[in-house]
Amino acid sequence: MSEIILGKYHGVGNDYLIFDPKKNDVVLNERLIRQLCRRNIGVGADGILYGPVMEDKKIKVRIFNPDGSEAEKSGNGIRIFSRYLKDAGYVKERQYYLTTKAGETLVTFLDDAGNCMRVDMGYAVFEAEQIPALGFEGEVVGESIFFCDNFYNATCVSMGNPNCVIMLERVDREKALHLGPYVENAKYFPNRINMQLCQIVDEKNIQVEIYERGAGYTFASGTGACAAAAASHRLGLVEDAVTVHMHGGDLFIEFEKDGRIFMTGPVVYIGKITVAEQFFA
Ligand SMILES: N[C@@H](CCC[C@H](N)C(=O)O)C(=O)O
Repeated sequence: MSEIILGKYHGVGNDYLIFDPKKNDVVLNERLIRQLCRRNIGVGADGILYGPVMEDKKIKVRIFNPDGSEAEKSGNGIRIFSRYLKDAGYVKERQYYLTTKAGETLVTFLDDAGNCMRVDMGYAVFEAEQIPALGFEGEVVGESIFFCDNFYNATCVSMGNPNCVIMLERVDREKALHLGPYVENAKYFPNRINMQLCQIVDEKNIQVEIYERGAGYTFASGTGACAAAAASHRLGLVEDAVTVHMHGGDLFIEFEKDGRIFMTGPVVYIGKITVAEQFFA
């Protein structure tokens, strides 16, 4: 195996490695993903963005979790990969479409450097079948669901990927670490699920703690921020523009009249990493 060249970026503390197949002749498999994402004994990341992959003249990215599973969508991943495409000279336009497993997404760069982007995240879907969530009919909104030790007020949201938003009076990292593994792997969710603990601060602000499918506790999530804002909006608790505060920073979420969701947030370039050949020995 030869050395690997990676890019590393973060979006409000959600960090990703970029694996560009055009710059590497190594095959990215599940074992390698796990090795690279490991903190302390690997490079460390909340996931790997593999691309660009060109399909039918569309620019595609594949999103991998640190456990090697593949996700349909990632909000921070979309912004981060867009910044990479700009940095590497693949995209020069102010607006372009990026395809993930969940479909096409319109990305707008808000500055020349690609430090901040506004992303059309599509619509939140609450239908049990679309999450998928077993044992429920119709929409899963404000349901009392049993996890681990108690019943919780939960709303299930597909943002392209599955999310379960739990409304609490107060949220903190410890609660997310405690409840996360139970929710992620609960019997209701055959594809597992991402969890957001959500506290309403006021009609314009929510505080959210994240526990991601295949990744565990993360400092932030773009789809998670949209899901938490969408659940709060659907429950009538927030207005059409919401700042989602997370451990790693804030994302700004807007709802259009028809429910279409836009996410605005930053991306930071950390650097280029060369992984030594010996690392894989
Ligand atoms: N960090 C993400 C979500 C990444 C995928 C997620 N773990 C899943 O399996 O669906 C984001 O910013 O949206």
